[in-house]
Amino acid sequence: MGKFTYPEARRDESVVEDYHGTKINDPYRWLEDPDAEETKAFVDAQNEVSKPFIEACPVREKLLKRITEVWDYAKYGCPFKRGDNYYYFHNTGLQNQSVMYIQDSLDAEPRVFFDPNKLTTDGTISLRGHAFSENGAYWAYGLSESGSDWITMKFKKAPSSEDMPDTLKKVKFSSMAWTHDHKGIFYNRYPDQEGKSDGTETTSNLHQKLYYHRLGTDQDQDILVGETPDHPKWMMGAEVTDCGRYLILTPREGCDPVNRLYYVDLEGLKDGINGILPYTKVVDNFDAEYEYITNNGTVFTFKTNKDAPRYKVINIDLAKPEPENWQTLIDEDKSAVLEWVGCVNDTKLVVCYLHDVKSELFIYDLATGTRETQLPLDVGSIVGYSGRRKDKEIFYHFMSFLTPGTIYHLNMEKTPYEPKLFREITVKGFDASQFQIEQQFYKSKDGTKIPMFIVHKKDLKLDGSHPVILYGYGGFSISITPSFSPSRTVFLQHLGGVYAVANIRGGNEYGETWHKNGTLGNKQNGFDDFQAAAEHLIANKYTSPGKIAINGGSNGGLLVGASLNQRPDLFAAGVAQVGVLDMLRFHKFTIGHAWITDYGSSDDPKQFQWLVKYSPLHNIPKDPKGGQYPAILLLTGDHDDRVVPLHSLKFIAELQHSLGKKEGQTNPLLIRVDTKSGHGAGKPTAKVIEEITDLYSFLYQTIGLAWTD
Ligand SMILES: O=C([C@@H]1CCCN1C(=O)CCCN1C(=O)NC(c2ccccc2)(c2ccccc2)C1=O)N1CCCC1
Repeated sequence: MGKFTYPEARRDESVVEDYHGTKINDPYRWLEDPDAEETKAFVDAQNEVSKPFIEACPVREKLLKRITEVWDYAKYGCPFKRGDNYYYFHNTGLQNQSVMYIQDSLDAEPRVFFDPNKLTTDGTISLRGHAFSENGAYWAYGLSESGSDWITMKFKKAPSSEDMPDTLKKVKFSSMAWTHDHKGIFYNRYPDQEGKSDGTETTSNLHQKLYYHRLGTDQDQDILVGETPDHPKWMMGAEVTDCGRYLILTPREGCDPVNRLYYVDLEGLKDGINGILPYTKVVDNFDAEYEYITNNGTVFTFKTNKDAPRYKVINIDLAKPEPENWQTLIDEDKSAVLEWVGCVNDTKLVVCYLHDVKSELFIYDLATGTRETQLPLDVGSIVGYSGRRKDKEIFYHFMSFLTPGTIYHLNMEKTPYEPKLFREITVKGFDASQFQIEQQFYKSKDGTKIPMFIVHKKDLKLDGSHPVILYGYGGFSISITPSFSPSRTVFLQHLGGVYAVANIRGGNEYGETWHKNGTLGNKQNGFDDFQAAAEHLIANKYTSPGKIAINGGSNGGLLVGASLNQRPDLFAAGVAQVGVLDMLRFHKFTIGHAWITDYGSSDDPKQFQWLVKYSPLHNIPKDPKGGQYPAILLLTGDHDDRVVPLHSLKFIAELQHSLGKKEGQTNPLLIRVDTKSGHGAGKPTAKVIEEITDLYSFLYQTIGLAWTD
């Protein structure tokens, strides 16, 4: 690998921050202004280094062609009934955005209801959130531009799909809850702010408010129905109950699975919805999470983690809401995590558990909480579901590492329950029988047993010769469950790769305890788990230090940055996508303050001590063990307003400054900043394929991959 000449980036040594007595330099603070000419020049200069390297990959065209081929398969979502019609999302294969179809019946001719591809030539406007009115006559939907979290809410008539003039701006992280008179919708909006709000700004998102929009009126006539001026970080979830009588309000102040629980009796509003709503508080603390499932009159059913880190189902009667009157309907299962619950056919509950990172699906009786039956499932995940209380059928979407997707249809009126195969999603030329999945358990540094999935070609010789991509996330109660990725099959089939997913602490794989043990002062546990996964793969002869790459996005990008810093001897390369990399300042930008629940904040002296010890930007090793820093590629986008690009810009600048000129540093230290691109949600297929092709092109040259047809 030739040495690289990295762009010179001004270091402003005058920027020094005093954190509770500890002085920390921040010489690339100027990169925090995305609009500064100097920042734009830095980005262009960096792309001019990374693009040629990535394009120098001798098989990049082959990769692009093959990834495009395997990507080109028909994808479907679960059908869902609204009004008298069925709707479903479908992508013929390479469409930039999935299209929403409508059918008069399940076997009637589908017709397009909404095609976001029609809105742009490059597919960079995506659908983000939608909700039909109770009678199915109106459809509210959110449009995101260039992957930003900001959405513009629009409305259509259904089933005609005729556009309506109503347009709601400054909407973000919003509920979409219709009143059952179909006259209007509750939604969340941020106050107007100085400067842009197109997703390239870094302004903090505070003082989110709850509004009610009446169809046919202008947004400036919307009714402010809920605000929390004393709690600028709070975000107010809103949901109208199945019966239409109550509005359930669930304030949250971050990303922890905890919320307060308020409600409004909409039938008790003598003047209707005309101002701040008079809500009743049922739970007024952030001790636990309460997710509405359904209600019979004042008896409400919730999924909760109150005294149940693996979650359970309880009933709260609003007529006697004191905790001593709460009833447990489905008790916590010590061997599995209760993931979600849906009420269907008026009296049944569909309950999805995660058992050692595999989905299990059961039918329960709402009245008694008894388990009636388990629906047969292969080893894998439930990635989609549709079915409301008033529906008499459900659809559920199964997926696994080697199963592109299977949608089942179950008529709830017929017992014994017999799920029918509704749709089998297939990938031409993909033969699952050539590969195998193993779930292995290995011990982390502190002895904790960690699950890991390993996928590879059958009959793999365990001789330490295989390239590995080790993927992880480890935060925010997000479980990484088996899923199908067409591009991964290219790595397995044509690059002789082994793909591993480590279910490290911080996720929800084993409930809230697992989450907590990977956050705040325990965050290092997740990094230890991840590094132990690599050591397990090496010890068991799947691979060797020179052939193992790590990959993660968002909180997983932090995982990659911290792991490369801590164990440069263990990894040959790392790709950190839209990573959180400046742990001392993350909470100052856009929605970063919401992550304090997992990370803590440098504003707090104790929490600062946690953060400064692993913050990627602040822990780049001067003399990396193993002789040099692994090859690293940072990926981000100019409209990422979830994790703003400044994290990646500052980290690559510091890396190149600290290590880029060292004799022994022959591994590349690169960043690729995409345009019209955000945190990931809604990214057009063309951009997804380009990004994955670049990722593999980078790895091809840095962990010595070889192409076999
Ligand atoms: O993107 C992220 C993290 C991970 C999950 C969502 N997230 C977010 O940053 C989501 C930001 C907005 N948001 C909250 O702050 N609370 C959520 C929420 C979302 C998921 C889980 C728990 C709460 C909310 C608010 C009101 C009503 C309902 C939900 C929400 O959407 N990160 C980027 C890097 C570090 C974390």
